[in-house]
Amino acid sequence: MDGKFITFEGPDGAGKTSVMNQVIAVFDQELGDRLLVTREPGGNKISEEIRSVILDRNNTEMDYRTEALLYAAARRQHLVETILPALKDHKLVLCDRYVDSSVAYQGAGRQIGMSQVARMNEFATEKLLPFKTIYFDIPVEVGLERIAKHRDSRKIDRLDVETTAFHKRVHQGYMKIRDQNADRFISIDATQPIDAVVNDTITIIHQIAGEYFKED
Ligand SMILES: Nc1ncnc2c1ncn2[C@@H]1O[C@H](COP(=O)(O)OP(=O)(O)OP(=O)(O)O)[C@@H](O)[C@H]1O
Ligand SMILES: Cc1cn([C@H]2C[C@H](O)[C@@H](COP(=O)(O)O)O2)c(=O)[nH]c1=O
Repeated sequence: MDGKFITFEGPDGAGKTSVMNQVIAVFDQELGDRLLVTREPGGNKISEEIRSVILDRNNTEMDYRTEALLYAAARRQHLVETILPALKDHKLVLCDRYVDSSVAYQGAGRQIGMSQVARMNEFATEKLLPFKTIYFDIPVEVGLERIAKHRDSRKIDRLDVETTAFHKRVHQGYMKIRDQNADRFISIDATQPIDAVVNDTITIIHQIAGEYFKED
């Protein structure tokens, strides 16, 4: 695989999407079509349709394993249709969430079991992991406060309205994944003002994907 695959992970409200939007604005000029910015669940028509089903707040009856399978199905389609072709095309791929989210949210948050969810996702991803994962480190309460504060301008989904206990289990799950993947994870202090988080993110991407920013 010739491109470089980098993921953004963290609890709800950590600021990943806001930071990514600002990072795109900077990198778009430098990289043009050598950059793909995408997200999970989503990133193409089928996966975005699956996203709507998963995140629809009216789908209160959804079983936890169904939820885990839907995330994995969206991921499979996203990988095959969107991520792999971009990597084949030597692109830098920045993806908002990937398999670590399933292991943290469904494995730990929903208490299905982290290893079970990881194994199920190996089927979906054929064990493809990111080159590096930028982890937006923030206490659960701060992330949830941000979401509550911006309730009017931000769509609240089925996962956002979960209990604090659920979000704390997700956070503990992430801490485990980070410890077990210390060579892949790079943490950013996401409690800083947004400009500082954006700067840290840009610095890290320059360090880990420096070849994309060299003059030809
Ligand atoms: N560094 C920051 N300081 C204060 N507020 C922030 C910061 N970063 C983002 N926010 C605000 O917090 C809210 C959540 O941010 P954002 O949607 O980017 O987080 P996220 O990590 O993508 O969350 P989710 O995964 O739940 O979608 C937004 O309303 C955003 O304006
Ligand atoms: C990929 C993935 C995501 N989730 C959760 C995490 C968030 O609460 C939502 C996605 O919304 P975002 O605003 O785009 O972050 O879904 C999950 O539970 N499992 C997953 O695999």
